[in-house]
Amino acid sequence: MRVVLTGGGTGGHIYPALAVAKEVSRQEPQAAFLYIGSKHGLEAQIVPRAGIPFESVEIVGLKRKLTLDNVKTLWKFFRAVSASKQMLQRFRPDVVIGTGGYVCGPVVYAAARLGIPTIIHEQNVVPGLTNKFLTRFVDKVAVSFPESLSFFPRSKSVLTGNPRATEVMHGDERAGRSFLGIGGDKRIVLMFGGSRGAKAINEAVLSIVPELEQFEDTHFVYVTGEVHYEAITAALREKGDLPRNISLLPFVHNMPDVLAATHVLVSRAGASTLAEITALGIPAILIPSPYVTNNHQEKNARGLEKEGAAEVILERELTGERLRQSLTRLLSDRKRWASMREASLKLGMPQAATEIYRLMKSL
Ligand SMILES: CC(=O)N[C@H]1[C@@H](OP(=O)(O)OP(=O)(O)OC[C@H]2O[C@@H](n3ccc(=O)[nH]c3=O)[C@H](O)[C@@H]2O)O[C@H](CO)[C@@H](O)[C@@H]1O
Repeated sequence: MRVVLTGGGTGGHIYPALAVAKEVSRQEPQAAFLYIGSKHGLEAQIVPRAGIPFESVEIVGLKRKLTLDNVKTLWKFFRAVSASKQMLQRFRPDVVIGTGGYVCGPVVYAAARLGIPTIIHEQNVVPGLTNKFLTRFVDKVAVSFPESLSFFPRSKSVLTGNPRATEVMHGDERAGRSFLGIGGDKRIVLMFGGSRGAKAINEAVLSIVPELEQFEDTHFVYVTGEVHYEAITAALREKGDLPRNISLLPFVHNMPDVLAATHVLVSRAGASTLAEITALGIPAILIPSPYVTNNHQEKNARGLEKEGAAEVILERELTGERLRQSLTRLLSDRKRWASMREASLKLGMPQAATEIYRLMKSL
């Protein structure tokens, strides 16, 4: 199978596309891939690292209101469509799959115009702008939640789940611990603010760093996000030595292994992250980003909370103290942890990537 993948901006759109590529390679070792993204998105770094050929198109996001800027955007859109057509005609894919983010727009649209089978994958309960626009042109829409089915035509939509759920099932706990340099007897709490890091979470964690030393049997992996790393390192330096049970990292590139070793997660509520932790049954403290379309992260997070798989702290209520209390409750009550784990596993869809592979084959 020859596959063009597209999707980008943030990790939540890129990693699902790469997870599809991994599954297709598992099923068909001879499969060939091309990823078309934007030079300015995280995909420009993440995709070449994954060993997949990467080409870029120039694109900017559509605004919700019509302005003069949008006329320029439209012009850029059609220029990107024509660049995409050339790439597609050169690569000759059997199928094109888009996983959201602005860059999908011209690539998937161009593929549909050329008569190439197309799929889009929606990670969130509420569809993003680009996927909404693309719906009428594509052959199939793969969704992650049953509630999303109502947003798309019934003849096109299929409930598959998020392919990252499948990918993390292949993570290796021992590899994760050895990468982090943490012995087998310590519980691991992983803390990160989505793929780009989150200032509010960083500030809350920063304010309780000295107190985290009290959790003697626990190691905290504090991932700041690339852009925040220097500032956090400097702020921590002022506080003195970092407690020995904390590791500080700008980004984790082998998340499946690290998640396999994780006991509790503290993070934003991006849809891919939630698909990963429910596949593995990791109890979580979620702080949804309030800066996303239709407040969709809170909707994602409340879904887990309702089933007892996570605790939600809204950003406006977040303080270091509140986070410390939640951590203490979760780390000291094994029964509560176990019941959250069970609830989380019930929500997981670890077959997602295989379902998407089947859908690709059917086209
Ligand atoms: C601010 C914003 O627009 N957020 C959106 C974005 O979030 P974001 O990109 O943060 O998305 P997710 O939480 O869904 O996914 C993050 C992905 O990055 C990975 N990861 C994260 C940190 C790290 O150090 N290493 C690493 O590999 C995670 O394991 C996960 O696979 O896309 C999601 C999926 O459409 C949406 O639900 C989010 O609302």
